[in-house]
Amino acid sequence: MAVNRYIAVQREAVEEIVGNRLLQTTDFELGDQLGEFLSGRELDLAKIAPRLMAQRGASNAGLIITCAGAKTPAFVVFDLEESHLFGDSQAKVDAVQCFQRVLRFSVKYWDQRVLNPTELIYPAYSKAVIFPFPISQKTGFRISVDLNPYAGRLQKRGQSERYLLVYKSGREENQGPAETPSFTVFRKFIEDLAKIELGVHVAIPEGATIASFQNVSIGSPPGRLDIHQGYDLWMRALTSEQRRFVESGLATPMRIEGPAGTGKTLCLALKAVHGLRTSEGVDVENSSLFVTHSEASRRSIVSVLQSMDADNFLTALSPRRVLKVATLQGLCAEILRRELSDTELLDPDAYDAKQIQLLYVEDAFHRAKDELGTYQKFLSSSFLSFLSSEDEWPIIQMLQHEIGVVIKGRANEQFDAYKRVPALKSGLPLVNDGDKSFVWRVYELYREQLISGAQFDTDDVMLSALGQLATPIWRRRRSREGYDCIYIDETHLFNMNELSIFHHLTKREDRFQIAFAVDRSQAIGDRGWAGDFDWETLVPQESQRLDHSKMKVSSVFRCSSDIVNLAFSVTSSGANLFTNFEDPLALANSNQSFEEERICEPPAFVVFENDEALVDGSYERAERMSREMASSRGDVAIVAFTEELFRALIAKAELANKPVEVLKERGNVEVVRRAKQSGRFVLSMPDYVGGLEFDGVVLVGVDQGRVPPSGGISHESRAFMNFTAHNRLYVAITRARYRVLVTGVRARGPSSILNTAFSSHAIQLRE
Ligand SMILES: Nc1ncnc2c1ncn2[C@@H]1O[C@H](COP(=O)(O)OP(=O)(O)OP(=O)(O)O)[C@@H](O)[C@H]1O
Repeated sequence: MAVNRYIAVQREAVEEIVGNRLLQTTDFELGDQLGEFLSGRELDLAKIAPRLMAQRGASNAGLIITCAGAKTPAFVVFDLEESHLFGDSQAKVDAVQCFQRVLRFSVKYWDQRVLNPTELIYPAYSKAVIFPFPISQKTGFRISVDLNPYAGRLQKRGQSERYLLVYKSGREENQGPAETPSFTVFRKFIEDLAKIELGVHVAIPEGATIASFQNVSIGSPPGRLDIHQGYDLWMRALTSEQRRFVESGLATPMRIEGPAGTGKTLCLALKAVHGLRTSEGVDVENSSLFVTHSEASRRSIVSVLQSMDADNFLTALSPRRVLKVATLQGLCAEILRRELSDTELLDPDAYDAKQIQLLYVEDAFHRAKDELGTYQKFLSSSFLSFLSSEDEWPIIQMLQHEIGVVIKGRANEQFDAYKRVPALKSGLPLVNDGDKSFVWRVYELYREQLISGAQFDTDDVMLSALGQLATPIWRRRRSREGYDCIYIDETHLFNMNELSIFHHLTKREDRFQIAFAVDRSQAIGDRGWAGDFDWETLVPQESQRLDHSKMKVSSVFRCSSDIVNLAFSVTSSGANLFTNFEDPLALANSNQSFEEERICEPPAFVVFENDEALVDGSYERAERMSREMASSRGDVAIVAFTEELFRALIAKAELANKPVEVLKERGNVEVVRRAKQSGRFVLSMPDYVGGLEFDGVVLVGVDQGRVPPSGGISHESRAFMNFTAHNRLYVAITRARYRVLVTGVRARGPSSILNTAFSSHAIQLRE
């Protein structure tokens, strides 16, 4: 095996490589082979990218990669000896990343396009520095490029400014751009190039069609694909990690875990279809269940599955292989053999229901306070002082969280169990049983309101269904009516009551054929998970838990690398503050294509003089954003961070006839579809945009005193508000593909949650 001292890539070949989605990372098989090729393995390059050809230079010092039919004499030359790139010490995944980042930079430089903040040019020295890795990985690793190497000599031959020379890489700045690189290896390349004929045509090898697969993508630029694609197309587009998850058999529980936008929902849907198709192939029965958190996401998953050609399973064309998509509530209502109308149910995913719940909690709290005399002597002094000195609003929100997450979610609405559950770290400051008794009283009064209003919240339904599932009747029906495979999307949004239903629903009692997707940081507020989410509730049998397989996905398809960086700075600052806050983005990277990169802009924070200007300005910026990206208004979401701003934005829309669709229910794709069709912005709040994606988002009112709200005065309520604010900001930021614009009021200044983002330049102030 000859050792390469250089690798040179012709300009058209550069374009071919940056444009091919399957060569962007080693997550794809072809990208993996590219990594092997770079590290010196003898591979037929044409099998990786059919129009390319690698020729060994006459001096035997390196490889010259050219493109069929292309005569342009411009090259990027990697001096492998000086730069130490692609050597034994560099992992394949990093090698491909460095290679692609340098090539992307080169195209932009040649075309004089706008550069990223991670690409710096020093015109005085004719040098450039590229930081190939996301700041989330904090490596400080840089690659130095000479933009006009060996200039004196080449100028005489009329060849200057044709070549870019990659001469150095590392963490140290050393002499910076002033350094003069060695041209020893580069000269070899110049000699070799003189002996090569450019513009030769090559025959495209058989079976190479997959490399040009990007052309199949419909509507969207290569890189990310809209989730609505056929099954066969998706199976060719998956990364190796994703494919492994989709194709492996579901004998024991399987979890897919990763940050927002990594394709978890996609993989889960494909896995369901894959399982059914496999059963069809061998003619065995397969009744599968796909569970979503809300009715809105149920409808969206059905449409995704329809595009994956799963209609015959969805409509039970063959009763032997059926795919049912349901919400857990719908399923429980079926188990209870009872229809529940919308008015009876307090949907946790809907704005109006949340408001009603808050009102009920507020009223319950007032009434409980009237009885405080009875409780007072049992309360801890710290809780008593918290109740008497803290503002009412934070207390009510914390009570609502405590009732939902702890009393209902973890303690099955039983006081004894509630006493045993440890207090949330970022929750009400409960010290002793007396404190809990008071909260319990609030909960009882809250329940009374529900009963008198003839309303259920979802936990009532779950608990009754659980009662039914534990009976001998269900145990007998189970083998007939249960499911062979269960797929659960957004598992982090289910509470303990809900999670404990699933294991009753499998056909077999001894095998949990359950696949589920998790991103813990998208669950709003502290859920009291110690280390992991309620994994033991989902799969109570220890042997099954031990057997389960876990797949981590880290290539973010949805968001640009700048947006991944910004989201990272938010989760990492949360992880520093709260021990139980997960930082899912630590190793994530963006897999956005070169074409998409052109639409992106680094995230910015824009300030306005007052709230009125903020509302007007946010609309104006959203308008500008959609125009600049050439996206429909429906691809831009305006997300208000407080109720007041939400109402003010709605009022403005009504008054000034602004084109908006208001989204008040989590993940409702129909609203988004309507917005796209009628050219209106989607106006919403962070709690309702989860599960959706947009080209750009404008986050309104992310400033001091609002995110987190300054209402609380005590340490405890500040921690609670802060935790929730981190989750919300993370969810809202990761909805955007290309652009994130954050707005606030000048006198308040940006939210402190963005401090890390500002100091690491993940976001910039813009006028
Ligand atoms: N291998 C891939 N190639 C191209 N696009 C992909 C790939 N995997 C996922 N995508 C696209 O990335 C986007 C995000 O996918 P998806 O919604 O499944 O992510 P998610 O992890 O469930 O996100 P969230 O946690 O925010 O709900 C979708 O538009 C999807 O079509």
